[in-house]
Amino acid sequence: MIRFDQVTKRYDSGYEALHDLSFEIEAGEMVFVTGHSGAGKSTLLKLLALIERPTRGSVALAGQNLNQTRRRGIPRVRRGIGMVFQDHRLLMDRSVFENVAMPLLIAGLPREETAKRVRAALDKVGLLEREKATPITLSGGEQQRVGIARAIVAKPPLLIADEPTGNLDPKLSTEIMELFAEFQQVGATVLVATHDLHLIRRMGKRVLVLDHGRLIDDFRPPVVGA
Ligand SMILES: Nc1ncnc2c1ncn2[C@@H]1O[C@H](COP(=O)(O)OP(=O)(O)OP(=O)(O)O)[C@@H](O)[C@H]1O
Repeated sequence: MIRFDQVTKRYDSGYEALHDLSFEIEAGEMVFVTGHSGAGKSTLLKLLALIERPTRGSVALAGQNLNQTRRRGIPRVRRGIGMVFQDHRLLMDRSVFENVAMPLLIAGLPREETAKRVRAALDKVGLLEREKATPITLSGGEQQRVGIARAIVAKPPLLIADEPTGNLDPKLSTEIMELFAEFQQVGATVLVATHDLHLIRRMGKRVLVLDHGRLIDDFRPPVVGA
């Protein structure tokens, strides 16, 4: 599903955020990416979403070498990816419902089906009651959950999330991770960048550890308390 082959990313500033990174993720896996602040986690996710391009090496997604994707091909690649970012990038002048509906509107889904799916996604993140609210009136954690609902609503084959539980308390963080795991159980590939080692330990999924842009570990912890 995902293949990084000797990927190096050097920003225009000259800073090398990723160095000679190689790994593979099978379709249907759920994987955490962790490491210190500045280790390169966000950069890794941005390469998959074609927000950034590698300086050397190649990134492949679903058998397609993304290095060969031209500008006009980018929306098609992104339609296959649900993205949750740290700054959830919600439209502040639209309702929660409209924000979550956006990917389905773009896909041209009929209105009734859209409403059904949006409510199912909001229900999953515990925000069904807030569908008419504007994001500005919600707490940081609630806004985060609207972003998550929007990422999963179109059921993309790949979900990538950058610190999706950053603003959430431990209970809610666990619930969100369980939601991601459910998403994996129905066949999606899930890649989550996080600092939260407790959460990683609890989930018992594969972990990639970055240190100054290098992959220093790739392991699966035993599940605790299972
Ligand atoms: N657009 C950019 N231009 C120059 N340097 C950048 C850019 N984006 C990121 N960097 C640098 O690349 C390094 C890796 O950043 P990245 O955001 O990938 O790390 P991260 O592991 O996600 O960190 P955090 O956990 O703090 O979000 C950092 O030192 C950062 O300052």
